[in-house]
Amino acid sequence: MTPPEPPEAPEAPEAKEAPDAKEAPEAPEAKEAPDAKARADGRPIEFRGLSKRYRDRWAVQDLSFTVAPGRVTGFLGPNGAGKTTTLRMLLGLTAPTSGTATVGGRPYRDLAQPLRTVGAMLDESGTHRRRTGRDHLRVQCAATGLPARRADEVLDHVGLAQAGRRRYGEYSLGMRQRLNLAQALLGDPPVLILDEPSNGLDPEGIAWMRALLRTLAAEGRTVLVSSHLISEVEQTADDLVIISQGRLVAEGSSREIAARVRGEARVRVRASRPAELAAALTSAGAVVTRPPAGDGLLIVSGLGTGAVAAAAATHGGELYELAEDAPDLEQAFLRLTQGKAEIR
Ligand SMILES: Nc1ncnc2c1ncn2[C@@H]1O[C@H](COP(=O)(O)OP(=O)(O)OP(=O)(O)O)[C@@H](O)[C@H]1O
Repeated sequence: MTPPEPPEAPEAPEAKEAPDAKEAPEAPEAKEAPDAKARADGRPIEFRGLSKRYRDRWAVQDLSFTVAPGRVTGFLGPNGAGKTTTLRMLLGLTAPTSGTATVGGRPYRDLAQPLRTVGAMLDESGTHRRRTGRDHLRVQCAATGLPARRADEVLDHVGLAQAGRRRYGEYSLGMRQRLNLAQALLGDPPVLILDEPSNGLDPEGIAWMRALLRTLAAEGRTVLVSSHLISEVEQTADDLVIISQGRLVAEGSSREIAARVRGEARVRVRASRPAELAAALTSAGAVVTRPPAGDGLLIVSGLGTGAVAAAAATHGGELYELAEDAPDLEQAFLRLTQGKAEIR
């Protein structure tokens, strides 16, 4: 569902080149504060048949999904799956080979106020090492027509109120991530796109980031956050979209997808009549493998322990072993993405 297009505030000038800030730049004072109403304006992000080919290989292939406002959506895939390429196409930084990526129905380049509509945190801030974090943000404010005080507000928001006065070159990776996030929040945008935002954060920072993402979504914003670890976004995200080798593998609610991934768990069962049990399990829809030196051991996928126990009680004779061969969530996620089966 596409919400009605909100009335656009008067266009703020967006300088192509940010002015250089040797001193703390004096941004033109508040042409207008970020629009508080923007909070309710989270707009859907839509990818339709999006593809990107680099020379001899497809980085992204025929990707279609929608990211809903008011929710955190986890965009997941192993390294090299095509997440960054997809986000770069959404932000107009890379041209698609075919297909579209839109925010509120418009390509990024057609947004009236892109920097106030979409806040992006990609791993390429282009920050000068000798410039303080605060000055970096003040330059962005000047370039975007935002009041200079907005830099201090977002620094405070991301826990860099003090560190903002230190040079960027002295920042830890976690501090850089926080500054990137501050930059994304600068225009109080209704849409946030964050590429691996937890990289470099310590456990406390990760917990803080998760809480912040939840708050941003609760305010009605559209929050798309990429990760290569399902455990990192499972708790935070309402929805998950999983890609592998540039293609969609799964999408749905976080709970449903995590259960599906966990459902990759297999059951180990050993009984005195393995052949009969294997036949019964297979006819019940399970996939059964029998390791050569397994002493009657069957590895069953597609059925839970309860169903396997019931089959064993009827067909297996004496039961010697029954256990869930529970993979860790990341292993199951990797198995799913390696399989590349489309399980929408
Ligand atoms: N500019 C480029 N030229 C050629 N190939 C590229 C380019 N950018 C990305 N690729 C290739 O496209 C594929 C997808 O890369 P991408 O960076 O989008 O994946 P990713 O899911 O973001 O991975 P990671 O988590 O490692 O950043 C990879 O095979 C990568 O090598």
